[in-house]
Amino acid sequence: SNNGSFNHLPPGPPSLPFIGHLHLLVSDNSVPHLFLYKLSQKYGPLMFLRFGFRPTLVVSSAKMAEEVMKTHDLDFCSRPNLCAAGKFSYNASDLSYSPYNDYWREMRKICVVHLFSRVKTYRPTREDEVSRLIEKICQLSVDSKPINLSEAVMCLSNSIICRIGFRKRYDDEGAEKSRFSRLLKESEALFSNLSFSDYFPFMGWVDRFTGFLSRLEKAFKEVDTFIQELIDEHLDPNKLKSEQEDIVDVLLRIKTNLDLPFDLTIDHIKAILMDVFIAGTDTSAATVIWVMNFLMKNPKCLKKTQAEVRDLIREKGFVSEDEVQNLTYLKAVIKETFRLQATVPLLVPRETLRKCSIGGYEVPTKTLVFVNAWAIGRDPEAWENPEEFCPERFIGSSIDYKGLNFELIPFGAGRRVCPGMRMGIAVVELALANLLYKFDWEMLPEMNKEDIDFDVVPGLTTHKKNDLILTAKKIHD
Ligand code: HEM
Repeated sequence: SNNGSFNHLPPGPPSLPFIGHLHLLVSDNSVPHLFLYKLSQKYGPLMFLRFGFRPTLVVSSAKMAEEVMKTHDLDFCSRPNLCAAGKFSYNASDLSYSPYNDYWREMRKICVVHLFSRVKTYRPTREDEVSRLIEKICQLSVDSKPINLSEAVMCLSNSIICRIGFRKRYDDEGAEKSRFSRLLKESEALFSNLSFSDYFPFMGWVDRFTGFLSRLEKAFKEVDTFIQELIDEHLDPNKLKSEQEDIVDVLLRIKTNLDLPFDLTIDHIKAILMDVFIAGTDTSAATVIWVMNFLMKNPKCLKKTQAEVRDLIREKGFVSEDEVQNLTYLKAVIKETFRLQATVPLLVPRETLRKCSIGGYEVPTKTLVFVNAWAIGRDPEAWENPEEFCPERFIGSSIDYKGLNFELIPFGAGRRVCPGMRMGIAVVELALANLLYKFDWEMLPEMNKEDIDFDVVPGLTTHKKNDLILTAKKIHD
C-alpha cells in the first residue's frame, strides 16, 4: 500500500499492486475533479494516490493550497513530463508544460513583458468582435429563433484569438475557420489526455499498440503545418506589414532583436503560439457560458445583473471596457461562478521538484500534483453556505481571483499563476456585460429553469456538456 520507503505519506485509500489506484478512476463514472472531491471528503485535503507508477498528491482545501502554492511554491512549481502535452508543446518548450528551469523563467519574463501585458492594445479588437456577436444575436432575436449561445461565444473567442494572434478574421462559414476550430478542438482533447505511458513509463509500446501515438502524431503534424503557414506568411517580404503588431509579429521581432541567453528557435515560437491558442481560447468562452448558465438558473441574480448594467449605461447601445469596470455586481457573479464551477477545475498539473514536507507529511520527488479548485470552492472552512449561488458574498469583500486568496484560485497562484488572466477576464466581462445589457434571455418554450444542468465534458477546461440554447429579446436599439 502507501507506505513504501516513506513513513509519512499523506493518507489515501488502499491501493492494489502494480495499478495502484487506477481501478478507482475506472470504476467511478464521474469526471476526475468530482471523483477526487468525493475521495477527499473521506481522506482529507491532502491525499496521496498512485496511478500506475505515478505518485500523485491531491490538494482539496484553501489552507493546503496556500501551503503548496505559497509556502512551498518553489518545491511545487514544476510541471510533469506527459506524453501528449510533451508532443504538443514542442518538447515542453512552451510556458505551460516547461519544467521549472532557466528556460522557463526567461520565456515567462519575455511573454509577460511583450505579450500578456498588451491587454489594452487589443481592446478595439475585443470591442469590435463583441459588437459583431451582438449584431448576430440581434438578427436571430427578430423571430425569437433559438440561439446556441455556447457556439456563438466559442466563435467570439476564436475570432478574438485569431485577430490578436495572427491578424486574421475568418468569415463565419469559411474553410480556414473550420480548419482552425477543428485543429483547436482536437489539440485540446489530446493535450490534456493522460496516456498509458504516463502511468507506466516503461510500457510506451501500449500507446503505440492502441493507436494513441499515431493519432497524436497525425494531429500534431496538422497543427504544426498550420502554425508554420502562419509564420511563413509573416516572414514573407511581399506581404504588407500592418501598423498594429500581432502576437506572431511580436515573437518574430523578439527573435531578431532581443539578446537572449538562449537561441529562440521557430519551434520555441510555435510552442508559445500553441499555448496562446489552447490556453487562451476556450477558457474564456467556457467561463462566459457557465456564468450565463448560473444566471438562467437563478433569475433573481439575472435581474439584478441586468438592472446594474442598464442603470449604468442607459441609452448608449454598447458597454465599453471602461464602463465594465464599474459593474460591481457582475464582477461578483463572475467570482461566484469561478468558485462553484472553476473553468479549469484541476488547474494544470504540477510536479514536485524535490522531496518535501507539507502539512506534517512527506511528499516524494517527481510527484504529480493536482490542486482541485472545484473542491476548494466547496471547502466548508473557507466558505459559508458553500452550496449556494450567492454573488452577494463578494460585495464589500476583498476576496479576488488573482492568486492571493487561496479559497478562490481559478487562475492558480504562485510562480505558475496564469499569465493570461487579464486577457481572459477582459473578454469574459465585456461579452457578458453586452449580452446582458442588450437582451432579455429566456429558456426555450418547452423548457424551464429546472432543466438547466451543470453536466460537463471531461478535459482540462470543463465545457458544458449540453449547449446552452436560449431565446433573446432585444431591449435597446
Ligand atoms: C478565463 C480564462 C482563463 C482561465 C480560467 C485560466 C486558467 C489557468 C490556470 C488554472 C492555469 C494554471 C495555473 C497554475 O498552475 O497555478 C493557467 C496557466 C496558463 N494560462 Fe491561463 N487561464 C485563462 C486564460 C488564459 C489566456 C487568455 C491565456 C493566453 C492568452 C492563458 C495562458 C496561460 C498560460 C501560458 C499558462 C501556463 C503558465 C505557466 O505554467 O507558466 N490563459 N491558466
